[in-house]
Amino acid sequence: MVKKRVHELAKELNIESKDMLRKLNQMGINVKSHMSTLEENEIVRIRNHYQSAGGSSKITKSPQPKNEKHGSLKAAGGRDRQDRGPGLVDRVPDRPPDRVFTEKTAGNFPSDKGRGSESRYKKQDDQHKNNQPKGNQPRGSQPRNNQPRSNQPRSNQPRKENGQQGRVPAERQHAQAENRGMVHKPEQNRGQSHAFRDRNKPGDHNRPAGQQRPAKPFDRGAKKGGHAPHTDAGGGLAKMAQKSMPDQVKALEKNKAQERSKQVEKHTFKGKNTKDNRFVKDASKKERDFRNSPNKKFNRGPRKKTQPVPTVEKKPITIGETITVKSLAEKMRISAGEVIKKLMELGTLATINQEIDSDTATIVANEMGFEVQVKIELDKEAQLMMQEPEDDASNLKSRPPVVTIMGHVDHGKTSLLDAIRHANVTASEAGGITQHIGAYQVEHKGKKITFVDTPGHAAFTAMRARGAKVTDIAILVIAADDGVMPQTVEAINHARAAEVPIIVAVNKIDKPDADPEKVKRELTEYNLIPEEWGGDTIFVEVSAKERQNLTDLLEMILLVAEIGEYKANPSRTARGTVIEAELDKGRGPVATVLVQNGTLRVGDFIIAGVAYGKVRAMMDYTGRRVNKAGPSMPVEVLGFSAVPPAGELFYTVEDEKFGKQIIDERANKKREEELKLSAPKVSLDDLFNQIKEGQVKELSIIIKADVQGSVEAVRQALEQIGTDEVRVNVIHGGVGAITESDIMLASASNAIVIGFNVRPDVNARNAVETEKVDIRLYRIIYDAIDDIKAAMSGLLEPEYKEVVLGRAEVRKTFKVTKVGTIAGCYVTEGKVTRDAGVRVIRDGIVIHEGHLDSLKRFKDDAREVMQGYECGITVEKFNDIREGDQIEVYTVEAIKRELA
Ligand SMILES: Nc1nc2c(ncn2[C@@H]2O[C@H](COP(=O)(O)OP(=O)(O)OP(=O)(O)O)[C@@H](O)[C@H]2O)c(=O)[nH]1
Repeated sequence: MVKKRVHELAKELNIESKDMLRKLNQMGINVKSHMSTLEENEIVRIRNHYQSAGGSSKITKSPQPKNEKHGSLKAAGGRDRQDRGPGLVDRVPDRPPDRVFTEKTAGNFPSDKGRGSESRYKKQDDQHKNNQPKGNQPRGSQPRNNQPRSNQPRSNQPRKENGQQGRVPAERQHAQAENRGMVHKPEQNRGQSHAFRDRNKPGDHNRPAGQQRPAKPFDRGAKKGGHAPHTDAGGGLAKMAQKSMPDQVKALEKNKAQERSKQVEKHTFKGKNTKDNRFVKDASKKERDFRNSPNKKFNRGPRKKTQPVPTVEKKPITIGETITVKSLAEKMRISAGEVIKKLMELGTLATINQEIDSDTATIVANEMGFEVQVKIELDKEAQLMMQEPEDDASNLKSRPPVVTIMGHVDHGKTSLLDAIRHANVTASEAGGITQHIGAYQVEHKGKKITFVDTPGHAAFTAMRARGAKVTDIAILVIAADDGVMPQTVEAINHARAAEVPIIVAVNKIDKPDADPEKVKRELTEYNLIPEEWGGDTIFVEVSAKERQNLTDLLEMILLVAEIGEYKANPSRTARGTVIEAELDKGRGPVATVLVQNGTLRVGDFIIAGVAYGKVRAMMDYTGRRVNKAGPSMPVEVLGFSAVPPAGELFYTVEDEKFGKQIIDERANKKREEELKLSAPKVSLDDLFNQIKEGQVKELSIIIKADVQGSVEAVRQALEQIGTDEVRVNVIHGGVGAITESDIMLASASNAIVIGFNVRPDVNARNAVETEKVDIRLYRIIYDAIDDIKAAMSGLLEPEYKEVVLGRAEVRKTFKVTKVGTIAGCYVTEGKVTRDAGVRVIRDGIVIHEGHLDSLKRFKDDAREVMQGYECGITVEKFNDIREGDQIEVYTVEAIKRELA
């Protein structure tokens, strides 16, 4: 009998790998993951176990004792508390955005469930933190078993669902949701996670007790109480929603303040017939009775009778966050002149069409006897976010993983994609014509996998720059005859930045000079260590050309997906990301979209960026017309009004009018942004101002050079010049020309690119134009370091220093009507310049400080007069100038602070 890997044996026995792992651990067989090798005697033991238990299906079905369930939860992650080596589970990505958690009813769980899940994920988190390179030497465990794998066909019996699947520890869910800023918590905690809800919560510290719950729109989500969080397949949503929040919160505060003042007023001006007044009357009656009572102990004598203050009924008006003087006057039905007058009394000068803020308007209106209600209209985008349905955990269904293939040029990305697609097409859709739509699906063992087939690293950069995250798993293709190359490193950095698990496909193993072991050794430097060396990275050796081990690769993808538990809610309105789009002569704008949540249907009203439209028709990747597309399904959509940019998030909206309003609002915002966008992103020239505005204290840099030595030298030098105030973060370094991918990474990460003896290629140059990324090219490393130092000095507050430019002596004065006193001077030192500041010094005492008014040489105006020359000077707002006075000319300069 031969040795086997856990997943092979699991396959043979027709049980889930994770169940097998659990059982092995229970049996004391020490295995780390599904890739671990089992010895012959162990195989016999486990076979006997399953046979004696009456067949695999029974085993997987059999009820488990409580602690076993607990164990299986751990095993689902591939690790037990005691036996926790590096394993696949540690690569499992952060829970995909569209996954949510809702506590299952207590009856379904053993009592220690919570603790079990907590410990499992806590461990994972710890392991993530500790997942540092363990040295370049492969860790010595068993060498890889090169014996052929078992080809035993897998039983066709359907796999038993693991009862634990779908259970997700709350702590992890919450932590991840919080990280993405899309927190929705189980009912009892819900309010605490959301700025709006926080404020709306009864008993909230921010609202006085008894105050009304303001601003309905914010309650939307909360009303659907008990629902699980809505999914966040595109991280941008959360950001958008968060962006719009502070204003709304301010508005609420404003309303609350008004409510408060209203309450105060109600008590101050007590109306005749109001309840409050009755209460006051009663109170004063009681007070009188008390004073007149025989018990005079506390009676301090007759008091002045308080006269009830007449009620001033204020007429209500409603305004927005700002209002023009004219509109305010119209609302109060008085002339604009009166409003302007009132504003002037309050010290504000405003014209009839000028906008004033709601605070000023409130004061004016109150003065004029009006009660102001400020109503802040939620912008349409915020309303759209509010309308996003929340997904109940019970509606979440598994969805296919979305995979992107990355790697160095010519390492076989396209060949691998084609091989997978072709194999699949011929297998399942004989005769079907595949067409390129930027993404496609394959089916393996009844499970679908979506491949995003975008050139370069667009799936990670262009999309990430727009806040979209489409990829669940990255396949890193490396040619076995070539090894790790610059773009391989780039791909690793991209995948890591996007926080997705990496599966390494060592390609071209058919070649005679293929050396997969070398690839593995090289990758250890980048902390991608194969499982057989004690690491947690899946390596699959493939040949795209010979179509070797492609099914192994697909299986590994499914395995990672199984552990990643990617889910979405197919029974809701669709949203997702535009993968590609173009203008087709015959069909108009055609967009390939990836549905990330919900189901997209023909006839849906869809919006993406500033493009909108009714879905006229949809085609899948084979070109077949489809009426609907569920989660993770890529489809070509016809019906858009314009070509939406790749990476744009799309939504379906039920109300067409509302959809168009959003588009209008976006178009306006886009125009405004375009005006602002003439400035580059981070730029060395303007680094100080940019960082001051954005409160950023980190300078991200991408280094490209002709040789690796330069990259390292610059990286080290730059990382040393950071200070407490400014940190330098080299996010990527590589050898070769500056590519489009570098620019996109810089754009997505707001970094600058510096190059040594390299130039940007054509695509990079074009990308620089559109992405507004700052590129700096140098021949000498020291120049770069000096430049960066200088720019970073700008990050530090400048100091101001006075610089004396020169001195002049007043030799004669002339009085000229309408001009004043002209001082005939002789420049004794330096120079006198026209725009400088001056001091008039008499007997060593400064008698005036101000500015030069005019500077003349004979009758002509002069910009500057040098030492040894005569000139005529008048000083602004100063005529008491006399013969013998000294005029000191100075300027104030900002001195940039240098880094130590
Ligand atoms: N022998 C062998 N050749 C392969 C294999 N896979 C790809 N190739 C060859 O390698 C070359 C590059 O393959 P591509 O698929 O174009 O590589 P790529 O990474 O997509 O290249 P770019 O799109 O230029 O980045 C082609 O000539 C392929 O035929 C393989 O498994 N074995």
